[in-house]
Amino acid sequence: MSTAFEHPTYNYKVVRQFAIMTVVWGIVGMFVGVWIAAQLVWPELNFGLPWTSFGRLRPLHTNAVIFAFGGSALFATSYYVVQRTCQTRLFSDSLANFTFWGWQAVIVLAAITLPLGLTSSKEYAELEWPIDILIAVVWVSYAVVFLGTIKQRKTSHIYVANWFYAAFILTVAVLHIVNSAAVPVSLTKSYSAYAGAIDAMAQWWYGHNAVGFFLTAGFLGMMYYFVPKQAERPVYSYRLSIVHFWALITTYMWAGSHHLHYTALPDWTQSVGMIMSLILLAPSWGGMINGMMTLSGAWHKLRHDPILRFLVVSLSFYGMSTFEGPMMSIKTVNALSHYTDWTIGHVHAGALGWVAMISIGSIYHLIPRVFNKGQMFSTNLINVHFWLATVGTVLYIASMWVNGILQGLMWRAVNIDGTLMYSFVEALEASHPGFFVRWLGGCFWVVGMLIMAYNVTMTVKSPAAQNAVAQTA
Ligand code: HEM
Ligand code: HEM
Ligand SMILES: [Cu+2]
Repeated sequence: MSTAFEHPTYNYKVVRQFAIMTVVWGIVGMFVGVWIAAQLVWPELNFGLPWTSFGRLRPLHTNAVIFAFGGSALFATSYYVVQRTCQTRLFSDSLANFTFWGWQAVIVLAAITLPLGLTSSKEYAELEWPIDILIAVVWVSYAVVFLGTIKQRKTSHIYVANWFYAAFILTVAVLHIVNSAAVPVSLTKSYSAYAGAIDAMAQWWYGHNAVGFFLTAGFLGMMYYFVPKQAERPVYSYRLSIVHFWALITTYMWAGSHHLHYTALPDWTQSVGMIMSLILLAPSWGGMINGMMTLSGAWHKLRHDPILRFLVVSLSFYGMSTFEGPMMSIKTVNALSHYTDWTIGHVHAGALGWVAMISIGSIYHLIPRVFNKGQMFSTNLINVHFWLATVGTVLYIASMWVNGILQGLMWRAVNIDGTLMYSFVEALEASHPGFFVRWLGGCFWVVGMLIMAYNVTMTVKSPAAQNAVAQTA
């Protein structure tokens, strides 16, 4: 990019690349989400083809939004934050460049193999073993670049955002390598190294901590940098941030068995998962409050600043989903919610409300800075995007609450003689209006993302700012 801005000390190129791909993969992943949401309303949209069937597109959606969209946002912001808070350039430009192209290669391979039906069948770890090896190599390189940069920092302490990013990077390496252990039988087929209930436990130790570290710790890193920056206020309590960090990472690890209530897992392991989940409310809310209270004395800024709105509303959805999660982990509540759309609503309260919103706010903050522009092309369009995203999320989760409770109650309703009151299809028919509302909410989201793409394109094309270096220092 010839017009792109080179900061004299920092590597902004890789930040720009990942930031742009965040928008691109956001659109792709959410479009596939809207498509599968539409398939649940109008099943003909399967087109009768194996490659476009719900079962194959669903993992494409989850991989695209979590690893392509969320992953690119995490790479972009972590590389940006670590350089600025350590006041040093990335440890290695070529290794950073490798993480960009390597990660894009993983995403393209996922987009090819999943519709072909090649899958390990482990949720959120569907990719087959050759791609898993590539992921491991890219991820270890990421750890080297990130931790190497921290090691050569010019500041005396390590800013708390970097603690969260580092925990996310290290933990995901361990999770991925342990959970993906498999015996290959061909280039495209392998069997898990674990069997039976142990395999299930490994899978949900991984799946739950993917939520805790991929979808939470890294984004808390974003919170600790971008909320204070955008609000122009220091973090509410540095001490609380340290307590938050250690409490969160120690508790998260033990809660995974809440995904396996009433299964062949030993009963006591289910209870441990439930209790640890209830405890998890405290560090989650501690962190959320630390982010929110950073706005003390700056609340009025919300009136004019849609980027700050994105960041703050993401924190409220984070608080909401981390209240809901512990409730759903209570065995008797889970007996109702499990297998229903309630889980799907909970997922997207976290995924859309928290993960996507904080990423989008952070990307709007950093785009003008890494492209050397004064500000985003249009603040009004950011505001429009904010409202589309907020209304879209509310439509999504409200419809899934209604559907979830309705399904849970219909499935368990029995007649006096003990026979089931409703057939499965009757519960499915009753879910139809909710499916439609969820699809509508998804459309709001995709339109918002297209507006973001336009706004970002116009910003990148606009003339360079005059006081370039001064404003990025
Ligand atoms: C204190 C925090 C949280 C707790 C205790 C918690 C707890 C739970 C529980 C009990 C389930 C339902 C398990 C089932 O019945 O199958 C669940 C599902 C899920 N949660 Fe959370 N949750 C928390 C926060 C979050 C956040 C912030 C996100 C997203 C960013 C999230 C993403 C998910 C996902 C993706 C699933 C579905 C997993 C699957 O079955 O595929 N959770 N969570
Ligand atoms: C336009 C926005 C989106 C729409 C319309 C959408 C739609 C859907 C649909 C229809 C499903 C399948 C539900 C089912 O099987 O009943 C799903 C699953 C899922 N989506 Fe999304 N999604 C969107 C955005 C996102 C984002 C941004 C993320 C993550 C950052 C995400 C993460 C997930 C996950 C983890 C699951 C699997 C949940 C589970 O197994 O419990 N989605 N989504
Ligand atoms: Cu979990």
